[in-house]
Amino acid sequence: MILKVEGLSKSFGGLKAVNDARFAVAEASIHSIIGPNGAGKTTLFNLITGAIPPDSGTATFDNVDITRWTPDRLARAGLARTFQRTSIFKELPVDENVALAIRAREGISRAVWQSRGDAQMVAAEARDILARVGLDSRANAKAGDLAHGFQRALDIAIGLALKPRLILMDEPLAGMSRGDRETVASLITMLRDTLGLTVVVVEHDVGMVMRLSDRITVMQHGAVIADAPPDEIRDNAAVRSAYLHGSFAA
Ligand SMILES: Nc1ncnc2c1ncn2[C@@H]1O[C@H](COP(=O)(O)OP(=O)(O)OP(=O)(O)O)[C@@H](O)[C@H]1O
Repeated sequence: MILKVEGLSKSFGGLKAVNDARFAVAEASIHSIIGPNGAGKTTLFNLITGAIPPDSGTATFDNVDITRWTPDRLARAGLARTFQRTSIFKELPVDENVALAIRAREGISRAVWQSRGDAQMVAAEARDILARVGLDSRANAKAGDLAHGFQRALDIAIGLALKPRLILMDEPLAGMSRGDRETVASLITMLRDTLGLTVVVVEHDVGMVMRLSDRITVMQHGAVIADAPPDEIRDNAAVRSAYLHGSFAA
């Protein structure tokens, strides 16, 4: 198990936003976290990625206790995160967005990366990464001009520049057209199948989650109410009841 969450809890005032959450994520799998609005999914992500400290419990990545690590330290250890709002620089070309992330990873200062050899190395790696996510033909386009689905692909490319082993994605399909959702879903599958990455996704599109995921953790009122492969989740009475007033349409 590449990621283990054991008893993570976080309260805001009297509200237990995450309450004794436990689950484990298998290496090279797509693992989704779903649940109705306010179930605690984003807070759980924030706890795992060091954005906020837990009250109690632990998270381990590759058997190393990463509880309370900073996001920077986690990224260097191979755990990356993409956000619901893209983190791209819209005024810059697509390839330059990826090049910036590579330079950040390498800690290459401006003086050094201006040397010709380094610039070529970074450009070559950026091209490789863009080819992986299907953006090679758009390398010179202004990032802000890309269609929504391709902007998300660029976000993923920026994540890949950190050479992660695990990527946590916060609602990667939010606000997208059907076509864009398919583009991003294929990309997520490619990350697992071609690159052997582990992908943990928080996502509201339950139909897509059912299709994509190897395993699904369901949260309600801060607690994990089910943790199983999609087929079992579909038939789970507690999950159906949690979604009774929501949009469980799978
Ligand atoms: N910083 C905060 N201060 C106070 N309450 C918070 C804070 N962050 C989250 N909460 C509360 O904790 C609960 C869980 O919120 P969280 O955003 O984690 O749920 P979620 O499952 O991600 O919801 P959604 O699907 O709507 O994004 C909610 O009741 C929310 O209002």
